[in-house]
Amino acid sequence: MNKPIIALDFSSKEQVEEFLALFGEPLFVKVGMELFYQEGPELVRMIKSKGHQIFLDLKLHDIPNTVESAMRGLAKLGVDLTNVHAAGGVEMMKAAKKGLAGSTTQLIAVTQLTSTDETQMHEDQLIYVSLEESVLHYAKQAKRAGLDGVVCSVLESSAIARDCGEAFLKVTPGIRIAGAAADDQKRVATPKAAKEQGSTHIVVGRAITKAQDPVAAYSQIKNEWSGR
Ligand SMILES: O=C(O)c1cc(=O)[nH]c(=O)n1[C@@H]1O[C@H](COP(=O)(O)O)[C@@H](O)[C@H]1O
Repeated sequence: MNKPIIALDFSSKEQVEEFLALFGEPLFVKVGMELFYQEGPELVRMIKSKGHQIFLDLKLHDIPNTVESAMRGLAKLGVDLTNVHAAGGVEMMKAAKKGLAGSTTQLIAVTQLTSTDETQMHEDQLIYVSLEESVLHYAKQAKRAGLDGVVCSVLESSAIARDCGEAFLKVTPGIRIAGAAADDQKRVATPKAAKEQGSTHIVVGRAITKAQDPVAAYSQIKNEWSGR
């Protein structure tokens, strides 16, 4: 069972160092736009030097040439996982994979953000199939492009496993302890549901980083996710 991926949604290196110091073990952490735009590649190198696994979440979405070149640069960081937006299309996803060639970095595609519900998708994107159909379409496109998996919600995990295979990564944010506030997330689930629905990874931010005791929260979520 993969470790829960902790979203380091902080804006400074100092905050990250303070947070990581609470944990006396190697973690799987996510560096997203907020942190990367403030602290850049150097912070990724620092976290990697501490022995943590890294998901570099920059959701690349641009023309194929730009995405390939950007991924070629990011490949040098030696992160474990990184992502693009599936909405960029198959050609862009193939270019991203090409940019990562020779690296051990796994590549996944964001399907529909977990902050999107079906009504918003219809209104904002003029996509008139069901949200699940849209997510499944993007997942199949990502598989066709040779990617390792997708970012989706727990609600779509089992359908993606059915259509794209158990080994296809299903990295699911929108994780909340039962009864906790969803905040801006629209498609949420507990760690237990994620396990039951076949997610391969869970991504957890505020449930841990905003907890009174982040280490205790991480331990509770890790136990629930691993079925202990
Ligand atoms: O790619 C992501 O990590 C991502 C995709 C998605 O659809 N939804 C989503 O919430 N995320 C990220 O997952 C984390 C979720 O944060 P919390 O809602 O605080 O657990 C944030 O860092 C988001 O940027």
